[in-house]
Amino acid sequence: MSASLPRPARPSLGPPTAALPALPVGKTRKSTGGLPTPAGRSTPTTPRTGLRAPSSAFLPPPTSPAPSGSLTQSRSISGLNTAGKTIRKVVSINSFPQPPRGEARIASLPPSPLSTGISSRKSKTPTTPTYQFSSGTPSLLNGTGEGKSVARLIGTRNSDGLISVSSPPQSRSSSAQDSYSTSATQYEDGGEGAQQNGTASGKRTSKIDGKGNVIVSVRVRPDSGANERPDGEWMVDGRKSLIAYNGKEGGSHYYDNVFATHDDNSRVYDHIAKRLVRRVMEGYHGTVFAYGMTGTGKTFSMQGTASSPGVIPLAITDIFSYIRETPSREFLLRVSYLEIYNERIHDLLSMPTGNMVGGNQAQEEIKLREDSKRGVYASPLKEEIVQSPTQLLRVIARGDQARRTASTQFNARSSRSHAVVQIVVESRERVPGNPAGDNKRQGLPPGGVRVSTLSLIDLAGSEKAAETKERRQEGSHINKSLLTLGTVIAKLSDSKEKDGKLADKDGKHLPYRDSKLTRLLQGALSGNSLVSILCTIQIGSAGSVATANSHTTETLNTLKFASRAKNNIVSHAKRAEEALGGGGDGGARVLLERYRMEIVELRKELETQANNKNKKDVEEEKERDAVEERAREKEAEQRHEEQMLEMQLARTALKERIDHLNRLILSSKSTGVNASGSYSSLGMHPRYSQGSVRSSMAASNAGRPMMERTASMTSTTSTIGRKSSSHRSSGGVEAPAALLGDDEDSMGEFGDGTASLAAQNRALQADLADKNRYIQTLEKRLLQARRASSSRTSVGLASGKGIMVGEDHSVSTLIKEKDAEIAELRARLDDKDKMVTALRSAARSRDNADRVESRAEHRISEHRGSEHRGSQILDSNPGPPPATSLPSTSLARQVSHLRSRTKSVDEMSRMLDEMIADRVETGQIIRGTRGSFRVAPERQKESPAEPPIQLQLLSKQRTSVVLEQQGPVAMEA
Ligand SMILES: Nc1ncnc2c1ncn2[C@@H]1O[C@H](COP(=O)(O)OP(=O)(O)OP(=O)(O)O)[C@@H](O)[C@H]1O
Repeated sequence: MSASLPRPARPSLGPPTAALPALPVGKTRKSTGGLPTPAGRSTPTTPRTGLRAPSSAFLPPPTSPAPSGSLTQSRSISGLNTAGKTIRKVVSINSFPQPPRGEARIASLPPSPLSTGISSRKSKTPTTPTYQFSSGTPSLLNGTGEGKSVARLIGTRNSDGLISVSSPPQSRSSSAQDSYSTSATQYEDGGEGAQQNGTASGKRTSKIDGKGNVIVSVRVRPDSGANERPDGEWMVDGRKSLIAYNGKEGGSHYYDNVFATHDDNSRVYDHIAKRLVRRVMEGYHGTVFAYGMTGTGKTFSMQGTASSPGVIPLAITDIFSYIRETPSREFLLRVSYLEIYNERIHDLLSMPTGNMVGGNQAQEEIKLREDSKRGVYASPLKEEIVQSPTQLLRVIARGDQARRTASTQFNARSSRSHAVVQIVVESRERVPGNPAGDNKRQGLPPGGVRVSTLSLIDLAGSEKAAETKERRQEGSHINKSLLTLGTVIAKLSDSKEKDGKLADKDGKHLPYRDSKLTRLLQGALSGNSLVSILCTIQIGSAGSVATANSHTTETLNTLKFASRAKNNIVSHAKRAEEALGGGGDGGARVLLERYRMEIVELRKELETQANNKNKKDVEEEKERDAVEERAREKEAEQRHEEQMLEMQLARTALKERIDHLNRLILSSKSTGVNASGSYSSLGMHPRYSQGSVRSSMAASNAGRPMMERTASMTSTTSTIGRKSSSHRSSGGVEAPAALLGDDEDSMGEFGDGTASLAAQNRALQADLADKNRYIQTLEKRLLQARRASSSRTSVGLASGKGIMVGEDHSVSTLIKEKDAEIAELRARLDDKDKMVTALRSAARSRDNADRVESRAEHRISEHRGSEHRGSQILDSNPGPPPATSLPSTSLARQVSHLRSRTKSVDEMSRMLDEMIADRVETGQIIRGTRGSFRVAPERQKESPAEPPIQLQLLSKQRTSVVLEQQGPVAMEA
């Protein structure tokens, strides 16, 4: 619907140049001296310095209520109806609390287009309109409807009978610093108007305090029906904030704001909520709610559309603008969103989105609780912390999705519940120099945290008719709660009237508990909060199936509700106390401080963790390095050991070779090498023949030096025996001297048989030691080979590429070979031991014999010439000694000694024979066909640990001994 009055274009900064059409002045108007001109009430003289720079003429004393006498300085509209009653509207200079910092606050005003819009609108107030009140019109809603004065704007009436006047711009812009409780609107109508509003003019002044904190506005929704024709009974004057009904039970209603059909959401927000939102940011509680019949634009006003955002999104924008513009404080915002549907509270932020009409959600029941500090609150209720307008809008949009709506006769998407958005604002002064609040105590300013709440409520619409049972049930709950709200508001006034004092508003006598809505609004209605009520109406019943009469009745009821609210609700809102988060329920709520402390704690923890991690990393790295180093060292050590072992092996092998060669040389010197190259280690003694020992070095398969030794005893004829026979062939009987000489030659440096035996002993022992060393070496090699084999096996297994069978096989073969070799060597060792033992005993026997023999020989040599040596030798053979001479007797004795020595050798031989025979008997050895012996196979199996006896060697030794024995015997013969 278009305004009939020419309105200045919004961007215009100056007053309109063209004068508005003159208004016809009514009789009553004349009788009262006329209405004050708009210039007198507002803008032409108002400086354009911004929102907080009102004309000083509008500033009442900060703490005292505006006296009636001073009202002429305020915006006032006085009229006198036909009954002589004066209707006087006094616009509060300070409809909402002002910021304490005066100009500083002005400077910090957000550069919101909303605020500048206010300024610009303020400056473009039209010039004086002419008002004319119809004579004889009853004051306001006196119910008579006839002869009542209805303000009309003559000459600006629309063709459809409605008068649409722009709301007076910046009607609440005037403010006084630090004055928070002046009246917004004051009526001086001691007659009907006063009665209808339940207000006595005489007591009006006593109610001025606190009323300025309550704003009641009415918004008229444009009709949608094309054929809707207003009947001309309604008049809406936005400039005067007046709605008048000229019909039955009609009257004039003044409010803080009246928005005509063409007023958009931005304008509505500016006038009903902008300042309130700022006060909330400063620490006051604030409540804005929309009340009205279904389909009249409550949701449209609160939420708006994408192109025309409503109160909620604009408030959110302003909240964040304020935060941006206030660097001296830090803020924390949390939001909750609930609905009261069929007298049950639902958390819209905890519900799945979608239209849940009639649905049963398994949600924990939310109850209303009361706390001395928090007042009445719903619990448990999800609160989301938001950090940006977008995030906050998203949260609310999510709640909207979950809100119950349904199609009704009046509204295709009617809200079937009361929806309450609550934004809790926590703020705290920043400490200069410590913006991060690193230290717990340092981060806390002395004042602590201030908590305030902004409640934005979109009530469900009242309705008379409902088609379905469900709608009827919803409707009955809605209507009941709205009725209770109306009753409470009405009784607010009653209560005050009855007790006569403002303080008596503790709720005891008021039916707050009759509905969840009133219980939730208890704090706001009882004066703890700044309140702004937007009542929406639709003039005309276009688009409605309700009859025009019933529609009008509903509209009038809404207007009555608005009037009651305006007159009865008194707010003494105070800035919320700053709470220290030390404890208590209030403290526990202060999330800002808790989060700050948590942040500090977490930061510390993070730092500690980071330090620990660094330390741990360093330690781990060190440990890793140490382990690697140890592994490297171990590896190097192993390598070194292996190298040393190899070197040792090589050295041992070389040494053995050298020793062996040395022995060979010595043996060659001492014993002489026989024709076949064999030598007798026992050849020093004429009666012993010795098996030759052949040592050789051979390289192993692996290319490592391996000692391969074979020992064989070859049956050789004693050199002595051969020499003896040669002697015999040459001279029949060899002289003992020749024999001795030969012996000496053959014995080399040993010189005598004793020395020879000792040398043999030493040689054997050296050989034994060599063999021991060799065995040890072999054992070491064996161990090493086994270790290498197992590691190679494990590596082969671990690599998963198959086991290196071939290599292992060769290793195992090698091990077996080595085992066999060791066993053989052990056996040889044993044999050597035995031989050494036998030789030792033989050596002892022979020593005795030699001593005697040498003495005998000496004597014989004295008695006989050198030419008879051979015969002496013959004589020295056993036989009957010559009885004629003394030396012959002595010689005979010596010969007997020689015989005994031979006997001892025989004994040794016999001992060996017995040993062999014994073993043959016990089955340990088997006699071969050629006189050789071998170990019984089963015996080997039974006692593998028992060293095998080199029977062949023993046998050959024995044969050799026997052969040597035969020599002297033959000579004897
Ligand atoms: N001032 C307005 N300008 C244009 N359209 C409006 C205005 N107010 C309301 N409407 C439209 O009227 C319809 C009903 O409005 P809305 O849903 O806001 O009513 P309501 O009072 O919230 O109803 P209910 O109580 O059933 O939820 C919507 O389509 C809305 O766009």
